Amino acid sequence: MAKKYVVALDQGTTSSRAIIFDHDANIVSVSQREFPQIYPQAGWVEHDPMEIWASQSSTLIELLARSGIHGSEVAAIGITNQRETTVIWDKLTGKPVYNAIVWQCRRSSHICDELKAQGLEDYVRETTGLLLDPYFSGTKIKWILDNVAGVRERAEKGELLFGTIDTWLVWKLTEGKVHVTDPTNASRTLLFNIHTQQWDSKLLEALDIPRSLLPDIKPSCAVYGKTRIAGEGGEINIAGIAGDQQSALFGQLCIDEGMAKNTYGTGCFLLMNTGKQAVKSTHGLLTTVAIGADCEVNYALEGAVFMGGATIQWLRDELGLIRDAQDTEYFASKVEDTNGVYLVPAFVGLGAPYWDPNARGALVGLTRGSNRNHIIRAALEAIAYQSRDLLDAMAKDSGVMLKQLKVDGGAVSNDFLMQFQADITNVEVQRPVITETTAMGAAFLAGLAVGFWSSTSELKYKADIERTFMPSISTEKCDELYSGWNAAVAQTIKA
Ligand SMILES: Nc1ncnc2c1ncn2[C@@H]1O[C@H](COP(=O)(O)OP(=O)(O)O)[C@@H](O)[C@H]1O
Ligand SMILES: O=P(O)(O)OC[C@H](O)CO
Repeated sequence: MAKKYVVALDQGTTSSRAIIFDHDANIVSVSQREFPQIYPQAGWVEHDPMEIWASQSSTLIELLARSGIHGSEVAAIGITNQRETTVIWDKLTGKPVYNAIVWQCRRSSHICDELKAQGLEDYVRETTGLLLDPYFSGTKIKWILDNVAGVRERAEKGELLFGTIDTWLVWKLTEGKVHVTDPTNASRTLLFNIHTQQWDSKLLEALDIPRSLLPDIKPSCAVYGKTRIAGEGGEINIAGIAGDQQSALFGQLCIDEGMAKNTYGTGCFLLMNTGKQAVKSTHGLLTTVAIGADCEVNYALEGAVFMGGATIQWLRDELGLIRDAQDTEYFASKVEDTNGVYLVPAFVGLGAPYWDPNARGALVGLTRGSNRNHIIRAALEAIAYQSRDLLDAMAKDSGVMLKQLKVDGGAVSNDFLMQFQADITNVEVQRPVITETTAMGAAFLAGLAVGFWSSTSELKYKADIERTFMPSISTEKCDELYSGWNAAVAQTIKA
């Protein structure tokens, strides 16, 4: 049958989604399933890899069944995933030896301290582009090897395999035939030399991780294998893998140097394509692998804000100030400003550019006249201020003063937030027509790998802008507001 569609599997932190795109890159159908979060102790986060597989495979089957599309009409399946989350499984039985340790989990911070004590910080920075933080996979792997009975012995005998979620899904989809990852995911493991594009022997040794655990590294745009899962007797190509933030960068067609996107989900992830140059940050950003115009390896600077949309969830769930995230726009617009109130949502410490795990949240500038609307407005503004912090760090590291910022993620439907972002950063904020850019990136990679699309230039028109938010406040006003934010942040760091 004629190949009319491409499917993207978007395996996120809280849900698994499958989306069908047609040749015009229109969304034909979406299927989504949430799965349980496991919190065994304070600061620990796990997922059951089998729940991930069950939720992801069922969305794929449901998607095709519901839309009446036969597997033989699908040119390829692309995969995009929550990054860093770590799975180890038995290569014969396919059974995980432990739950997946999620990117948010802080349990391996003592291993990071040990590596720092060994003087490895600079080496890690230079080689991997990352920091010694439990966020990344390497210390999570070591934790499993050291703490789950019998696992190190089995790993040393070559019986086990490691993967980030892309690798785990491809392994399951190919019924245990293919053990692979791509450079964007590899660049989040702490084990990957981003300059040579190889696993790094010195870091494997420092973390005592057997090389036999590691997947092969193939380009982000390639055919990795085939799956029979939804083919009804036939097989579908698995082609195209990217970590979700790099996939969104590619989906927004930020494929040239100096182009940037910010994703406003639970956290905020700002990435700027720096072309062939791996720019080393001196302002707390990460250097990571991205995907360029010909799908070749590019680099990006990345900054992460831990509490983005999650700040709004906190207003709703802990303070009960709103019933729904979208109500924030209405309440924030009822007041002219926050009346000097700032909310610094350092609830789990501060990420880039501060990297202060001990900072804690603060609500400052309260007066008798402060009301609910001011606090709600301050929460939305905090998302934009944190993103401005990242943009400033990026300008200092890259020398590029952005004029335009492409945005995506759940919170970009908030017009107040988008306008304030434009005001406080003095950049044009461009919201695309299709905000499913993460899935679109994986679909593009898969379609390009099998010739469904010929080149990224064929896709350019798909990055249509729905609305541009223009900066509208004076420089003086902007500076005054931002210096208030800096003063508020300084208080949380001191505390
Ligand atoms: N209209 C809105 N205004 C502000 N925040 C919003 C709005 N809609 C959703 N959000 C926030 O966006 C987040 C959901 O976005 P999403 O991209 O689905 O996140 P993730 O992929 O990280 O789960 C939630 O944290 C929610 O609070
Ligand atoms: O699943 P998301 O969208 O919260 O993204 C998680 C990031 O990839 C973590 O690095």
